[in-house]
Amino acid sequence: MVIRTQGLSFSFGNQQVVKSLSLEVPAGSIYGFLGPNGAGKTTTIKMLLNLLQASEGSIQIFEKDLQTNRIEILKQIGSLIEQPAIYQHLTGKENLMNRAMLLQVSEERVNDMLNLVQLTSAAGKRAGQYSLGMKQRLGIALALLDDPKLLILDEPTNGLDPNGIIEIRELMMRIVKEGKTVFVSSHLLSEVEKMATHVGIINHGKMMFQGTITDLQNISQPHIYIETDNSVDAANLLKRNQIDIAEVEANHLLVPFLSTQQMGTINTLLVQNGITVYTINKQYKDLEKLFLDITKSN
Ligand SMILES: Nc1ncnc2c1ncn2[C@@H]1O[C@H](COP(=O)(O)OP(=O)(O)OP(=O)(O)O)[C@@H](O)[C@H]1O
Repeated sequence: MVIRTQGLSFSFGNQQVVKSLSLEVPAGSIYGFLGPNGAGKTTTIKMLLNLLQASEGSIQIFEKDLQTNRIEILKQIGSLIEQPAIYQHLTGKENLMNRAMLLQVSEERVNDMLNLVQLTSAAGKRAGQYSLGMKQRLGIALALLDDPKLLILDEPTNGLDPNGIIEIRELMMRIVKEGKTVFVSSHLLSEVEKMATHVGIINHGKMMFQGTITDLQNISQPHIYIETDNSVDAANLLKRNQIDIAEVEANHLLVPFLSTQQMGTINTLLVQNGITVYTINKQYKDLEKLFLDITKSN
């Protein structure tokens, strides 16, 4: 395991915000650390980066105790929490060169990182003029300069537009292909499901679920949401074709999602039988519904 915590707890005054958390983050994973706002994600991340001292419990990173191997461990972690520390009046490349000099990293590495985060063509532009997504990617490039084995990102897609979100997601996948481990927090289930290999879900500081993305999908299947001119006829038609129906309402029906192919088959089937399809899409459960599923399955 790249990260393993046992009984990790933290209190602000008498408010316990992290409760006996046991994280297990395997090497080479994209670990999605999921929880609603205020669940304790940032506090946990700060403990992993030794910015806060745990009230109780232990943290092992790279199979070593964080408290007794602090410097050695932290040297191999790149992180981005809250806003990236960027000089707005310097260009993207100058920001990286500045840090590269401190770390004694070559210009070649700077160029490679610009390439990895797809900022090569904007390298000469002032960082102050970058979009939020570009700033986040520059922040990630800064975190990667020293070639860390583990990258910890706190809500890197917060506030980004859909395009920016996709760029960050694709970037994480490229980073993992380079043999690194990525620990990334989010409050959006749909976001985590698209990129993570492993998931830990917390609520009120407590671990609700931890496992692979497949384990999670087994508990919480997404649905296909279908709006047609006649829900009842549509549902009957699908049932006659051995397709399960999860819910029928006057204006829509829900079918458990199996695959994108199945979605296409359903669409064709409905249209060919004279039913007008207004909407058909994959719908993820929100965190609240997922918590209910998890509680039921426990
Ligand atoms: N410095 C602080 N002093 C007192 N309470 C704090 C402090 N920082 C955070 N908290 C409280 O601790 C709890 C957990 O906060 P934390 O920031 O870890 O949650 P989070 O899951 O990261 O949420 P968000 O996504 O909103 O940042 C919240 O109830 C928050 O109000």
